[in-house]
Amino acid sequence: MNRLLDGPVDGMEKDGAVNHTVEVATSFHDKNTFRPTNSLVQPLLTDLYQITMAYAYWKAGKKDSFAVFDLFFRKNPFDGEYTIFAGLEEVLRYIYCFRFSEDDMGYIRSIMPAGTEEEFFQYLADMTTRDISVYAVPEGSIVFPREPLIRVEGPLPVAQMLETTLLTLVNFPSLVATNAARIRHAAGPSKELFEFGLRRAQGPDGGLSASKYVYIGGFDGTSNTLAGKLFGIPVRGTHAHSFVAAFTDLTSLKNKMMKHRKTGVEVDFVALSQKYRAEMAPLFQVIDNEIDGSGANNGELAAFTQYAMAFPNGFLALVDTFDTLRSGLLNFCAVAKALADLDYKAVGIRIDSGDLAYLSKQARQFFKTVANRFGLPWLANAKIVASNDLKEETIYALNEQNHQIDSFGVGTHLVTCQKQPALGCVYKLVEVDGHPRIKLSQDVAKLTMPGRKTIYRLSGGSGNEALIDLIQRVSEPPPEPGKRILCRHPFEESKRAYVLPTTVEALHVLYYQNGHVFHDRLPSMEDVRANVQRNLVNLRNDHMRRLNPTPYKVAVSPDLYDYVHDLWLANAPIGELS
Ligand SMILES: Nc1ncnc2c1ncn2[C@@H]1O[C@H](COP(=O)(O)OP(=O)(O)OP(=O)(O)O)[C@@H](O)[C@H]1O
Ligand SMILES: O=P(O)(O)OC[C@H]1O[C@H](OP(=O)(O)OP(=O)(O)O)[C@H](O)[C@@H]1O
Ligand SMILES: O=C(O)c1cccnc1
Ligand SMILES: [Mg+2]
Repeated sequence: MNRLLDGPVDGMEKDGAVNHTVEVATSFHDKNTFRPTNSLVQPLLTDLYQITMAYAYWKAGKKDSFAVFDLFFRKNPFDGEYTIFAGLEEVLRYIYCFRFSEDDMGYIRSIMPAGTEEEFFQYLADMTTRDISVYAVPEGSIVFPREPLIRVEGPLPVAQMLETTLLTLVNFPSLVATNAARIRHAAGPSKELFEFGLRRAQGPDGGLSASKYVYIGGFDGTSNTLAGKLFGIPVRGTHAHSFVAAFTDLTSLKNKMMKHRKTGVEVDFVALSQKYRAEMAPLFQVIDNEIDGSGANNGELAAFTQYAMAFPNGFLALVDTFDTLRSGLLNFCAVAKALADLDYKAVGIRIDSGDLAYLSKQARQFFKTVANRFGLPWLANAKIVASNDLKEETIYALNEQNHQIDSFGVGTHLVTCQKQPALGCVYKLVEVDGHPRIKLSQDVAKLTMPGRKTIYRLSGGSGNEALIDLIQRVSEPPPEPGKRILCRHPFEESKRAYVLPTTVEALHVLYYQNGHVFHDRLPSMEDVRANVQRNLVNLRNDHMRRLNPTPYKVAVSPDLYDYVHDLWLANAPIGELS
């Protein structure tokens, strides 16, 4: 069943989609179905070195060492100053189901060197995540560089083994959700945003993941029907240029008759549309001296009549196949008027080439003129959808030109994240058997922060303006609202500030322990989506602006500062000059 941009389709109420959402939401908490959406997400979807390290850890007697790993990124994407954290639920599904199959073990045996000890294979075959704990910030949180988004604790070889898969499950979802949130910010809250990217995505998983996570990031729907089925995301669509090109003239149409919605009286819908086109043609001259309507294409009119007859409640026409101003708009309005005679309201148009701001303004003016002359007041507000290589910057440019677009269809740039195709999340060891671990780097930004840490978001005002995020050691008492607290820059000694928070939000939540997923702590996808927009409202505008946004402050407690710097000094070799 096709879905048009206005939602309800003939014979199928919008409720269809709503019911579907409920179905997905209930199975969400069902443990038997709590497995990765993509069956490729399995223990072997990893880098070889995770398996070779597991052997070496095992041989080194470290299989029961207790390790802590942090998953974090170092720089916000898209020249921005915020990131949406996404992918957590799939991470938990993966961890929950983690187990090498017999078949996997056969393959691992075949790639490990001859002489690998037999007991290791038994150890790997028995490996589970039962002793792993997962703390994370909630999916849909706004997050910043160096914050531990996920903290994994447990036996060293097992926690290590999760690295690659966790990164692949977080990096693209967070990147594409952020991309979507940025486009939402550019378009504003009242515009409809649809994802049209499947055909250009990096393969099937790239496409499906993009559909899911751009919805979380603030899009309203997708053209990807599998995403609709699996996740309950509203599916929407118009039609392609090929549909218009498939019709050559009006005379060869097999079906021209259509019934009035209420009376059932049948009319020649094609002839009616032709009649109105002739009557409307001169109106165009009122708007543009050069255009008299004589350039309207008959194949296009034929296509529009046939689409309107198939979807009389959802007629939305792609008007740029031949010429938006000389043909498409006129043909659309003629069919819209013929539909109105039969008691149906046309939905609108899609423009997919040319100057989208100019054409949308011309279209709106023409709609208003026709609406006035033909007594169709709703036509003045017919929906104008724009597509064609749209990206964040284009939408800002269109805003400056006072466009008249209601809905944007965004594909390539959104799903491929063309401006920045990867988010650099990393997964680093920060503690083993109670000893803090640090990775040194010439580049201060690449230092890891050792030890078990947690994050607090300190807000001011009435608690609705995020001031600063504070990373502390888990062992420290949490900051308290109304109590002044010293926050330090993690690496620059002179940068410090006292903060008096009105609210303190602990960002880390325990999601998995002893083989148990805390399902009641996992929000539905709709809730995650709503949280993203709510969280963004609490972020100051200067952190979100397009050009040179102000970095949001991520600080460390004095205790963590000393801990990091002592360890740093203790581990940095002292050079000798001679
Ligand atoms: N008013 C506008 N301001 C800024 N950018 C725009 C405006 N209108 C369209 N664009 C963008 O400009 C680009 C135009 O693409 P392109 O040069 O391929 O032309 P086209 O209209 O697609 O032509 P064609 O008819 O060959 O498909 C697209 O990326 C589109 O999103
Ligand atoms: O431009 P995007 O943001 O990727 O949005 C999706 C594009 O996909 C369709 O084009 P189609 O595949 O028919 O080819 P086209 O690019 O030649 O229009 C549609 O008409 C959009 O232009
Ligand atoms: O439904 C549409 O208009 C659509 C779907 C995919 C790609 N481009 C457009
Ligand atoms: Mg196109």
